[in-house]
Formats: sequence, structure tokens, C-alpha cells
Amino acid sequence: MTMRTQLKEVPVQEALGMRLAHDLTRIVPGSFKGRLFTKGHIVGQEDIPALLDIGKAHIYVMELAEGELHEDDAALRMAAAHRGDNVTMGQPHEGKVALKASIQGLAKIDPLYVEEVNRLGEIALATIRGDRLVEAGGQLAATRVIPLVVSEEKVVRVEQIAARFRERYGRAPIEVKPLKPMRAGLITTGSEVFSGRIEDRFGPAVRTKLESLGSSVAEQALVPDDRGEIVRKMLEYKAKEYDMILLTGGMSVDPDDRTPGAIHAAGTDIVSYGTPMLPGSMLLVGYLDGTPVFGLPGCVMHDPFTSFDVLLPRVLAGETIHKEDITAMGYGGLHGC
Ligand SMILES: Nc1nc2c(c(=O)[nH]1)N[C@H]1C(S)=C(S)[C@@H](COP(=O)(O)OP(=O)(O)OC[C@H]3O[C@@H](n4cnc5c(N)ncnc54)[C@H](O)[C@@H]3O)O[C@H]1N2
Ligand code: MOO
Repeated sequence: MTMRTQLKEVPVQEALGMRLAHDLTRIVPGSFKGRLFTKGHIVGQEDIPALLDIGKAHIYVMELAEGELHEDDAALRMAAAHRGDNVTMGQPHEGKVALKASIQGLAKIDPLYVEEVNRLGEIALATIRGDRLVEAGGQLAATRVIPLVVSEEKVVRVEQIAARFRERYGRAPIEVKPLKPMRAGLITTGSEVFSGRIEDRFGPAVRTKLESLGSSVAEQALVPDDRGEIVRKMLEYKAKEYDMILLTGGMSVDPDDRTPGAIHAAGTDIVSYGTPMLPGSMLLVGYLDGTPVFGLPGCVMHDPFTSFDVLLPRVLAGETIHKEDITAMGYGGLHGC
């Protein structure tokens, strides 16, 4: 082993038979971005024009010093440090290692952890937002070091931050919580629906949403805009021990909007009526003796992604929603209006 990593530049015309020290990227706007050559590839005669085409007049021949890591090995070690339950780790690709969800579930990624790692410098850890639904195979994070060669000490620092996180929270920094199948009782308010003036469109929308997450609507009732009727139905569903009670419609400001009042009158501890996210600002979330209750405004029937799509996966993952979870939704919560 040499004392310092030796990176020797060799003109491509003289590189015949030499091994590439890293993946080489080709980008053609609009049609291609990826690796043209893989680390370890032995340069052949036919490769020389292709290398020149991507602007490589020289290649690196590398002898790694003790205490230094190649970008691929550094990325693999860092990804392994971050990785927790239900997360798969890919192979290095242009010095980058991706972490993906192996199941549908709730992504758990701590923003302060991500910042602490990135504060080290020469390290890039990019993630999706945590506490959001991720589908099986969906990406969670990708990590790499910035230089081609990095001191091993830097990677050890990442491993120490990850170990401290695990010790403190009893879980890995990046993991996916599985969703429990839950049975919901659904109460659809609205005299125009109850009387048959218009067809119910909320039931099918909520049913589809729950089923896509492995849960179901066990029972649905249509009720008029009448506080007493709504309260009675809620207490009936509570007695039937459904895992969740969902109410639709009548969530805004009209005199016929009786749903929030009824949810309160039934004895629900209201965590929040009103959510700083659009669409879904009139959503109510609370607990009736421990059973999660959602009051769903009209937009949930219409928009594909609302505050309900943020909060439902958390409830299905077994988490309790607190007031701070709601107030934190405003920043980045404007999706449409
Ligand atoms: N002046 C204000 N107007 C509105 C506010 C506000 O704060 N001030 N909030 C807006 C927001 S945000 C939403 S979302 C909507 C919907 O609120 P509601 O939950 O009260 O919805 P409804 O008034 O009950 O119904 C609205 C609309 O949707 C139809 N609907 C309701 N349920 C069903 C169903 N099961 N099947 C088919 N169609 C249904 C209903 O007939 C109305 O057309 O309010 C904004 N306005
Ligand atoms: O509950 Mo409504 O957005 O917020 O459309």
C-alpha cells in the first residue's frame, strides 16, 4: 500500500487494456442519463471514440492508500448504516447507492438526522419526506460521497451518527413501517345524498383509498344533516369496535354543515379541526375513546392527494396523531386549492 492515494491521469489513447477506476456517465438531454462504462471495465480499442464523445480525454488509474475509500465502497457502507426494516439496498451506480422500500408502508426518515449527516461535508444523503406513504419498490434515499476517493474516517463518522440514532430511538434512521389492515365505519352526511337527490360519490372514493392501503370500509351509513342522527351512528360504530370512524361531508361553514358539531357532541377528543394543507384544510381528526375519527371535507372525494392521504397512512402504521403533527403540515402543504 502507498501512503497516499495515487490517481494517475492517462490519456485515453494510451489507456488500452487499463481498468476504469469509476463508472463513467453519459448524458444526452431528453433521452439518456446513465453510465456508459462501469467501474473495472477494461478499455478496448472500440471504447476510445466513445470516451472521447463524452468528453473524457483522460482516465484515472488508481492506487488506493490505506485509510481511503473508493466512492462505491463509501456509499455502500453509508447506505448500510442508514438502512432499517423493510428497506432494500441497491448496487453502486456512478458512485451512488439507493435505498428503496421492500413493502408498502410509512416511510420513517428523521430530517434532523439527514441534516446532521450532510453537515459532515463531502457526503450527500438525499431522501424523500418522512411520515409519508411509500409503495413497495418506491425510493426512500440515495447516498454518495462527493469526491472519487474519501477518507475512511468520514464514513466512520456517518456510522457513528447512525449508531447513536439507533441507540436513542431503538430503530434505524431510514425504515418503512408496515400498515395494519383496519376496518372502518363510514358515515356519509348530506341530506341531498340521504334523500337520493344525488348519488353518493364519497363512499366509493373512500373505499378505494382504504383498499389501496390494505384496509376496508366494513359498513357505510347515509345520514341526513342532523346532529343527533350523526352522533347516534358514531356511537353505534364505536360499540361495534370498528378500528376507525370516518365521516364525510358537511365539514365547512354552511348552516347545514353539522358534522364537526356532531363529532364533538359524540365525545370525541378533537386533536384538530382544520389542517394547514390544501386540499384538505377542513379536515378534522380526533379520538373517540381511543378510536381514530376523521371528518372528511368534500375535497377528499374529488382530489387525489389531500391531508387525509398524509394522515391516514400514519394511523394505519399505528401512530397517534398529535396537534404538532398537524401544525407541521403547513410548510410544504400547498398542493392545490
Ligand atoms: N365560504 C366558504 N366556503 C367553503 C369553505 C370555507 O371555509 N368557506 N371551505 C371549502 C372547502 S376547503 C371544502 S373541502 C368544501 C367542502 O366542504 P364540506 O365538507 O362542507 O362539503 P359539503 O358542503 O357537504 O359538500 C360540498 C359538495 O360536495 C357534494 N357532496 C358531499 N357529499 C357528497 C357525497 N357523499 N356524494 C356526492 N356528492 C357529495 C355536495 O353535494 C356539494 O356539492 O367547502 C369549501 N367551501
Ligand atoms: O378541505 Mo378543502 O381543501 O381544504 O378543499
